[in-house]
Amino acid sequence: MKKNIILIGMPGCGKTTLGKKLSSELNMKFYDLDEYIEKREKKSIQDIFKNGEESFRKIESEVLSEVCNDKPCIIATGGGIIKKHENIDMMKNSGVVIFIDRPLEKIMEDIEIKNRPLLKEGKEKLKALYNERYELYMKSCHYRLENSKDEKAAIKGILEIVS
Ligand SMILES: Nc1ncnc2c1ncn2[C@@H]1O[C@H](COP(=O)(O)OP(=O)(O)O)[C@@H](O)[C@H]1O
Ligand SMILES: O=C(O)C1=C[C@@H](OP(=O)(O)O)[C@@H](O)[C@H](O)C1
Ligand SMILES: [Mg+2]
Repeated sequence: MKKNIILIGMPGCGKTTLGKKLSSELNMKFYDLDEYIEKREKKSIQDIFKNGEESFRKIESEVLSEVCNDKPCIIATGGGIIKKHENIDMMKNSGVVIFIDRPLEKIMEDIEIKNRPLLKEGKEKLKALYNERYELYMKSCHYRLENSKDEKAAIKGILEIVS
């Protein structure tokens, strides 16, 4: 059976945007983990975070397991998916994991912080998250895609990786 295509990377690197486009390009089922969580829990990500980050992380792992088993699909993860080793193993075993590496300056230009509880104090938090997580993203992926041009170039890059 064909493998899943799993996108990881910083908030604002383009996982959701590129995952959606890729799914119509490849005619494959698409899951955005955050959207899926909101539907399943009937709550916004912000409201789930109000019970603490750990309760969000628990739901996130459960949902990752559900969608990884629905092969083959495209999965846009949330930026913190690499914080649990069990998640990294699940992703690596069920598909091709691609780290969408977008320069921080570009992320800063576009990112909408209002639905991202971890950035509620401002975009500056992104720099610390980037430094904290970069090595984890590298360890968790099969491929790293430099996303420093437009969306079209990024889609082309992903298609080259998965073809
Ligand atoms: N090359 C690019 N790749 C992906 N997104 C881009 C690119 N250039 C601009 N954008 C914009 O950046 C934002 C990425 O946000 P989003 O897809 O929600 O990221 P994520 O799901 O990784 O947090 C969108 O507003 C998108 O239109
Ligand atoms: O980086 C993180 O820890 C998070 C990223 C978010 O997803 P995006 O990467 O789509 O912003 C969302 O899952 C949640 O707010 C936590
Ligand atoms: Mg997203």
